Amino acid sequence: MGLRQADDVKPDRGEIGSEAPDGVRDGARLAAVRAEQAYVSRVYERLDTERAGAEAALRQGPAAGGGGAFQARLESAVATDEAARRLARLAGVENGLCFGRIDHRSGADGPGDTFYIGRIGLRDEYHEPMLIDWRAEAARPFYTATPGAPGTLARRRHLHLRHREVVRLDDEVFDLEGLDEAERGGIVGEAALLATLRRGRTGRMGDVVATIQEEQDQVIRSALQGVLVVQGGPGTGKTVAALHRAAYLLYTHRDVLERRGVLIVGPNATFLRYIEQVLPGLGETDVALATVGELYPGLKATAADSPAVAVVKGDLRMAALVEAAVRDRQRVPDGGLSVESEGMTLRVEAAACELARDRARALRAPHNLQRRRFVHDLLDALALNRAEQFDRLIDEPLEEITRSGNVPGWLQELLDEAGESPLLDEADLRLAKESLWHEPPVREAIDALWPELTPERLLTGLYADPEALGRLGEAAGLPGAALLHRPPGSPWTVADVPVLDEAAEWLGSDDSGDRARRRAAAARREADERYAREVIESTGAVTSDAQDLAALVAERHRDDGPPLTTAQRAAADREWAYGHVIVDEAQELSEMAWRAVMRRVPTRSLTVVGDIAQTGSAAGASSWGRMLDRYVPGRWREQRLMVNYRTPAAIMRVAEDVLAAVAPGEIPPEPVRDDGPPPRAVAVPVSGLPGLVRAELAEVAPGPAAGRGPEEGRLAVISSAAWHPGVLEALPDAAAGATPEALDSPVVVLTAAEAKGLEFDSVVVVDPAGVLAESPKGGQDLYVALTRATRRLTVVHDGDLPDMLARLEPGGPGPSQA
Ligand SMILES: Nc1ncnc2c1ncn2[C@@H]1O[C@H](COP(=O)(O)OP(=O)(O)OP(=O)(O)O)[C@@H](O)[C@H]1O
Repeated sequence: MGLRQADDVKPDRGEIGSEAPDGVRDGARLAAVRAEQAYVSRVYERLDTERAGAEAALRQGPAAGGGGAFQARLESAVATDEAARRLARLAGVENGLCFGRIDHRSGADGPGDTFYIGRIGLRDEYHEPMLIDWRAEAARPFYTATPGAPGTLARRRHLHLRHREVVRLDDEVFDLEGLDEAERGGIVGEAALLATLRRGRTGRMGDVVATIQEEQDQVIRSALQGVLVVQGGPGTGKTVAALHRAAYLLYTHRDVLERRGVLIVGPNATFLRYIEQVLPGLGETDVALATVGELYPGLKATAADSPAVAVVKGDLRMAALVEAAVRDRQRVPDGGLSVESEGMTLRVEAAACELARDRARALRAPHNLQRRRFVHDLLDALALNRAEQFDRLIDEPLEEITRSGNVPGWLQELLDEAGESPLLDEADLRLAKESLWHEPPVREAIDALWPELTPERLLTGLYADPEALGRLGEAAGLPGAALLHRPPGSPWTVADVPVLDEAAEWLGSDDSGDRARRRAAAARREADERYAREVIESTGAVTSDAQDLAALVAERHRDDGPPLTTAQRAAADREWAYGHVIVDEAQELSEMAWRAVMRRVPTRSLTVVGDIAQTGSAAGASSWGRMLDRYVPGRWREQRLMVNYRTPAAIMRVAEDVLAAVAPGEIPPEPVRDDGPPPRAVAVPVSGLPGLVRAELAEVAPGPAAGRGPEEGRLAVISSAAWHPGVLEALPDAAAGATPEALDSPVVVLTAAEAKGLEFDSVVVVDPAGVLAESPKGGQDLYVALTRATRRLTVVHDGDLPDMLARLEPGGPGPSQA
């Protein structure tokens, strides 16, 4: 691939020839750095001015005032809101604010344009662009120009800053005649790219905005609409590209996406913590992040099921089981309904109960809404039965009087009247139903037939009832439903969340009270909006924005609590429809999890990021089509990433052997890095781990004395479940498991599943044979574990090394040569 080392400033063809004497070159380099420093300082000054402006606007807050100043208040409220957003954006972009510059070729009509590229766009006091947002069309050549296809670019320059100081420049001059074929096909910005890749890991993913590669650029700027699958091997930058895509989409479709929100679904809380700083660094702060275990509001499920149970819960037929379980709670009593009420036994025949159930089911509504109809019908029947029984009570004495022939005139009149009118008129019926509904035995009897259910109650009851699981599992055609049996009160697992979500769909909630309140609020809001529009239109100002402004003001009126961001509002609302959803490590999602995700994005605007070769979950995907065709048959597009930016070539060769053995046919990505010592295998018992880990850590986290940042250098011990307790005991100071804090520790002990998506300078894989044997899909977990390393890999084993790892160098417990 012909990678070059990071050079300091390379002379621009037009400035100085390559054969210029050193002194002249140094002088030119210094002058170039000084010139760039002057520009960068101005850009930072501008950033400070903008921050001060936004802060002042925010401190001032929306202007108060009477109704007459409505428009002013309206505009002021909008300005305050914008100031808050702008400030949040400006706060995140301090580091590396300006990282690039492009010079277009000069033409007949003068010199070509020069643009500086940065994390956000900035204009000077005369409104002239100073810094172009990396997502703007004008910035695109910075990412796409190659020596073979430079477009109109004469030069691309990377600016490396430390705080606000320019410390180095990397230039690429696009001189077609002077470049050979091999270099033409190479990746862009190689010097800057390699410098970035060699940095020690800090436990947090950083953005790569200065070194985005062309294949990644295509992912980032792909259209918002439809489903884009980004398939790529380990370390190909899928995650990082997906995050830049989120920032790009928010920039290009801000109107839609700021209102509807963007959701990023990741595999676990550690992973979300790992990536959480990337978007703020790109100027985007309002994106919702969630694991599958958090998709159901109010729950943060982290517990895992055994693979066998996870497979059943993830099976699409689980939806049929939930439906059957809901219907099973809509019952008709054998022999009809009998309820004690005020000394009377009220009866509704089985046929009438059945009719009530069928009428309720005929409504196209979820269970809890259908229940309203069922309750009404049964109360009708009970009220009628009570009236009939009362009627019969007085029938006998009346018949006797009639038979005697001495019916008084007033009684005859009453009897005639009653004969023509129904037993209960509308008002009687309403009163009778109301009084019945307040009798506990009546309510209990109806609740037993058609209870109001929450998803939690439904599933707790179902899982605790082996008979129902067997019967309903069979009806749903779901083998293994019996495995779901567990006692009430067990913790909710991640695989339960899509099932709860499914149940919520079937159950719905009887939110008639809420809906009435919402209707009233909507009416108030509409009136507000109408008024706002009239005011703005009558004054002739900002007519085009009138509706937006009015909507914003109305939104403010809506609730009294603190104003929530879109991401916060969306996360709290199970029925929220996002504008775009990004699913990372998407190969791990079960069929049921896909249903839950798809519900959140009815427009099917999704980015699906993953690697089928890394599927670890037994319920995960074996192909994208199998998961996606159900929702967008044949309509998803796939982009493949083929270059591995993480794992050095020597480590990758070992991983490739594993891949060939466990998933023949899957093509591994091509590594860009060729540094680091050869990976090795060490035969030591667990007691040897502390010494090995200490030595490895000294290699990757030598601290400031060795020119590394104090926070740089991370090591992970990835172990089989069988060895896990022993490893934890041997390394008491290490962080353990997939907790968000785990990444702050220099050493963390993880399982292969927990390590998914993460990376570390040094990786120690413990008990590879165990990892292989435990891997539910047949070995992919070992491939995942080996490919987490950015520099060093050590495999620790206690018995024979699996054949597929034969390429590892045998070594002692100390560090290998660096
Ligand atoms: N264009 C780039 N410039 C600099 N670094 C990059 C670039 N692309 C990827 N990287 C780095 O490569 C590493 C791997 O990226 P990332 O985690 O996004 O890969 P992935 O495809 O999601 O991997 P996996 O499937 O193994 O989780 C990260 O450190 C990332 O910052």
